[in-house]
Amino acid sequence: MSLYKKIGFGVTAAAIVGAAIYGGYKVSQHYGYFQKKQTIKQKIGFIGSGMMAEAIARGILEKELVKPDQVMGSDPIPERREVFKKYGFHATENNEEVVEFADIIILATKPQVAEEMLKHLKNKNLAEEKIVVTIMAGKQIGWVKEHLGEKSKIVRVMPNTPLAIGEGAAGIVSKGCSKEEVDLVVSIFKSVAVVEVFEDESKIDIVTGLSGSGPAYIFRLIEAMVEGGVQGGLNENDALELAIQTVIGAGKLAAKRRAENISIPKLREMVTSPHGTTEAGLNFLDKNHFYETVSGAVVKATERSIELGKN
Ligand SMILES: NC(=O)C1=CN([C@@H]2O[C@H](COP(=O)(O)OP(=O)(O)OC[C@H]3O[C@@H](n4cnc5c(N)ncnc54)[C@H](O)[C@@H]3O)[C@@H](O)[C@H]2O)C=CC1
Ligand SMILES: O=C(O)[C@@H]1CCC=N1
Repeated sequence: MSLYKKIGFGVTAAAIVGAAIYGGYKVSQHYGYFQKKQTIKQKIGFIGSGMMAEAIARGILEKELVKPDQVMGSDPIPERREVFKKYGFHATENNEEVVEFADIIILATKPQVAEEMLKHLKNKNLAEEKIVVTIMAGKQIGWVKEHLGEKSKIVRVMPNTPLAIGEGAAGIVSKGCSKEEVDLVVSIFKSVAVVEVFEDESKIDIVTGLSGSGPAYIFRLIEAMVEGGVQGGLNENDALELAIQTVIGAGKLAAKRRAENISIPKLREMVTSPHGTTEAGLNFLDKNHFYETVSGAVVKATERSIELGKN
């Protein structure tokens, strides 16, 4: 190939890529072809602008699914409204303003204040075409419908905070929505999370105990690994850096190898040399019931979700 052709081809390819990116297309990192960047036209409103609302709003903003002015959050706490404003979102004290503004209303207060919050929403501009997404732990769709009316369209989602960086995990069930409406909500969460859709609502309590609360178990694990490293003589910063990367690396390896049908126990075995260091560590974990402790934590959190639904 002549030098001219090489340069010419390079320039043309660069121009196409540039134009595609400018036009809203991006090169898929995974597959190397052009993908249309997903956007939605609907407005999203959060009732309660706390940690999880921020994680969702930030996640979908960073994925460019929405523009900042498509999002509004309400909260009685001025600092929380300031946080929302910092991203360019609308922020208000008034829940009714969110209901009026949004096509999709995300109920993101604590379950303990849900009754009070819903009492005030009842019959307040909640037009039938609006979709209500509840992320409140434990609170069932039927219970939300008792407050908002039988005709209300409710989707129950259990997300987790890594949604904020597009690495979330979420479970979804719905009642009273068309397929298009459910697909819309699923696509919003799929832009920032792995999503499992269920028929049986009781599965959401288990999702809550596993992936909803799960990031906190992993953070506790990191804390404990750092403590072990510091006890051995590492400085805290180095121990933290190594512990975090170990969790990231192990998680990514598990995901990649799963796609190749290599099981998690097999990956564990691949680290564990006979009579080596890992075996010594794992024996200590087993002797101290690590496996039962972690699976038990998922069960306890699931039970708490069920309990929150009863109050
Ligand atoms: N934090 C998490 O990792 C996850 C939380 N969830 C669910 O998300 C919901 C929110 O949890 P967080 O964000 O952690 O709590 P949070 O306490 O950070 O946020 C709740 C916000 O609601 C506001 N609020 C209280 N009463 C209100 C009212 N009447 N109207 C409007 N706003 C009101 C509070 O001021 C607070 O800022 C909970 O129901 C929780 O079960 C679900 C999955 C994960
Ligand atoms: O701790 C909680 O109740 C919420 C639900 C899942 C994660 N955080």
